[in-house]
Amino acid sequence: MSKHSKRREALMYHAKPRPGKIQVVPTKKYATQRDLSLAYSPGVAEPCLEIEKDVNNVYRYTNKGNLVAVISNGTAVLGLGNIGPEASKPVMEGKGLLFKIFADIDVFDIEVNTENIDEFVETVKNIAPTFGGINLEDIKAPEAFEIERRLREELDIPVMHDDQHGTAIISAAALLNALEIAKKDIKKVKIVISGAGAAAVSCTRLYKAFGAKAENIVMLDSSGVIRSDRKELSEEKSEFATKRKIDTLEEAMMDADVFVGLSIAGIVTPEMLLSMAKNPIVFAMANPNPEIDYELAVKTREDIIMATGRSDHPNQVNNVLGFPFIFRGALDVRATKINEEMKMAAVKSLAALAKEPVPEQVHIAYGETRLAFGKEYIIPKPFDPRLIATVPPAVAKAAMESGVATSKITNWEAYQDELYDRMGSDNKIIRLMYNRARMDPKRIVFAEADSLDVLKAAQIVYEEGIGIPILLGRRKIIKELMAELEFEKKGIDIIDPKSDMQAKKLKDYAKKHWNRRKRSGSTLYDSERNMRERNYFAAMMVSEGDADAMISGYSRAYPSVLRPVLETIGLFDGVSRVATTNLMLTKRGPMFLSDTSINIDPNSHELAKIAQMTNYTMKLFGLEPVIAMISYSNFGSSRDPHARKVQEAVALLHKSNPDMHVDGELQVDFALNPVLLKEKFPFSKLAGKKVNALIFPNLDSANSNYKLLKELNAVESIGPIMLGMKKPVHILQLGASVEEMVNMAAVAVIDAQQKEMRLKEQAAKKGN
Ligand SMILES: NC(=O)C1=CN([C@@H]2O[C@H](COP(=O)(O)OP(=O)(O)OC[C@H]3O[C@@H](n4cnc5c(N)ncnc54)[C@H](OP(=O)(O)O)[C@@H]3O)[C@@H](O)[C@H]2O)C=CC1
Ligand SMILES: CC(=O)C(=O)O
Ligand SMILES: [Mg+2]
Repeated sequence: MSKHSKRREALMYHAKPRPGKIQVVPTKKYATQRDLSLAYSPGVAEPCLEIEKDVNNVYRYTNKGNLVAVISNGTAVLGLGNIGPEASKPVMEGKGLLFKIFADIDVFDIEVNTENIDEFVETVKNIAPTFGGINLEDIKAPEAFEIERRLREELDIPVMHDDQHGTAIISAAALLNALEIAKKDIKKVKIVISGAGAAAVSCTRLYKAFGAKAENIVMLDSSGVIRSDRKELSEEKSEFATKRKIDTLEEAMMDADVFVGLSIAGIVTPEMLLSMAKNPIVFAMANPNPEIDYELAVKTREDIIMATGRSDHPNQVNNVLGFPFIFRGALDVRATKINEEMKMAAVKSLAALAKEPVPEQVHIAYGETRLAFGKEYIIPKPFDPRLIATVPPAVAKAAMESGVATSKITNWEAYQDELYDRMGSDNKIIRLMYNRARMDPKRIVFAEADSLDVLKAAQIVYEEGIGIPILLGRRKIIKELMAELEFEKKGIDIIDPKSDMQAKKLKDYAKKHWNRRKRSGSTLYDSERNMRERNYFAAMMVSEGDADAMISGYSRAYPSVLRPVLETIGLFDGVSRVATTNLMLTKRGPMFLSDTSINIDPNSHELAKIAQMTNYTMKLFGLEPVIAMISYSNFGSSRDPHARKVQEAVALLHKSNPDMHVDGELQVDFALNPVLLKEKFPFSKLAGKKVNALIFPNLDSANSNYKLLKELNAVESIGPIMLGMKKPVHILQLGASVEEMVNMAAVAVIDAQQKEMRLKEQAAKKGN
């Protein structure tokens, strides 16, 4: 993507559909007069009076305990400098978004229009009763030091200047691990710190706490090396002044083991890197652009251990790994401070986590195959789902042991479960899907590419690297729409089955199609006529290997697409019927519903098969399937044939797939309530488990339920995902949205990857 379109995309992202990145959402019912009389006057007076009696009740009756203020005056916004309070707001909203998605902490971002220390401190103190914690952000040094010190002293809630301590914690964890890999001793290494501001000073203090020696450190600010003979040094800069007679970064870098950049972009040259000691460690952390570009640095020195603050390279050393989890731990024990013990605990838990085997989910999320502790993986990735269950408990424990916690956690296992439960998983699933698709993008034929929305979806698929679209439809219209969308055609094929250009292909496909169908009453003429229809042609492309997957159905009724596809491509070996599943992205996590589109009244064998195929597909998403076979009856409570059918399907599954987590027949409420299920049916294979798939007894119930969820709860749905086809073909619901089509394309690519892998495995087995 060009710089221009990246800029445009970033601006559009912030502007549409509603400006900004966060909003306030009520957490209580508000539908009726009765609700409102509780939410507001007169009911609201009751908690007010309880809090008046005992101020600690504010944690019981309000959101204070989960609300953090992200506060800035815009004087040191990323590495962009003093750009003012309004211009800092996108960053503060961004921090709010990160707090929410990584640690389920709510944030009000507050931009304060003053550079005066007293005014700033007074403002924060005056609004502090609202919040459970204060995250100071992007306030320049030296003011940031005094502001934080005073607020820490004067408030009884945790206050942390993120650029100081968040950065210090993350970079210390990364440094300890990088030193271990480079086999260097923190007590001996020569360290250059570029920058002497809020982040640099705090980071260097923490490195010293871990053993770095003052005499081995050289710090630089915008005037050069901070020497002890320099005049008018601030208190903080004096703390790191060197006695060495050097003035420039070039001189400082000679034979240095470690470079830490917390200053501005582009000040480190390849020559400087070349002058460093063996196995140099370089953390170029200025944002958005580092002190030296990642690619240039690794090209310059093979033995380098390189990190930046950015997410688009290995080793992102950025405080995003810290602040959500540190505040989570602090809030959960109602800590009055974030002290040294809590910071040390966070460093150690982060450093240790990087040495653990990396879960498959993280590989998928980052499009990696084998992340392992080493030069390119010195610190966990921000989307690592283990962070939430690792760092907050370490921080909370340290707060309790160091005496700053005002409430206690006793059951750590239950606390970990609670932390995992806090994390919604809808975005995660989509991210996992896109990344898995990107690992090996496949050619997808979009059979209705002359519709604007389909083409928009194809464009996103192409630009996101999810797949390589093949655009099928009327060439002239496709070209006009592409121009309108600024969809640049680079290596993308446009196929118009009715054009002269495709005449030879059409004849060839028709012949092959007829050869397969000639004993089913079809004539060559029928096949030729069929091939002029887009769904036949597209399906033949997939069947003949001219495309890897197909997406259609946007503008036609489901059966009219299903027929050509079944006729042309056929079923997977051992499958007698196709079925579909819908992935619903619900608040309680991903939920698969089957069969939502095809089998009207499946018998017990067919139901069992649908469950098996759903089980298989769920694994493609990196999920552990836990499947409930749904009925109006629970475990034999009805002898009616409808319930009996489901009971028989369960019996078949228990016999054929004893390892599958599947049981029933069950009513939906029991299936979705693990506590109730365990209490009433402790013998069930699902007791205590979180069900993530429901197999319905017939199409009436499955189809109605998925549509009901989608329409009434505005739950996002991916699907219907086809189960049981020989090749990846996915049929959209009539009028599907662009987003739904992109998601289906990602599913189609993953499906193609898996089918290819299966074929390779089968071929290898035959070869042996
Ligand atoms: N990756 C991460 O997680 C984080 C990265 N950062 C990045 O660190 C940088 C500094 O942030 P922060 O400490 O909050 O800001 P401050 O404004 O507090 O500090 C900036 C420092 O950079 C120094 N500086 C400016 N130009 C140069 C130069 N040419 N050579 C050496 N030093 C220079 C300034 O010198 P002087 O004192 O003379 O003005 C000052 O000491 C930003 O780029 C920010 O994005 C910050 C926090 C987290
Ligand atoms: C990451 C961050 O907080 C900064 O660059 O300021
Ligand atoms: Mg910052």
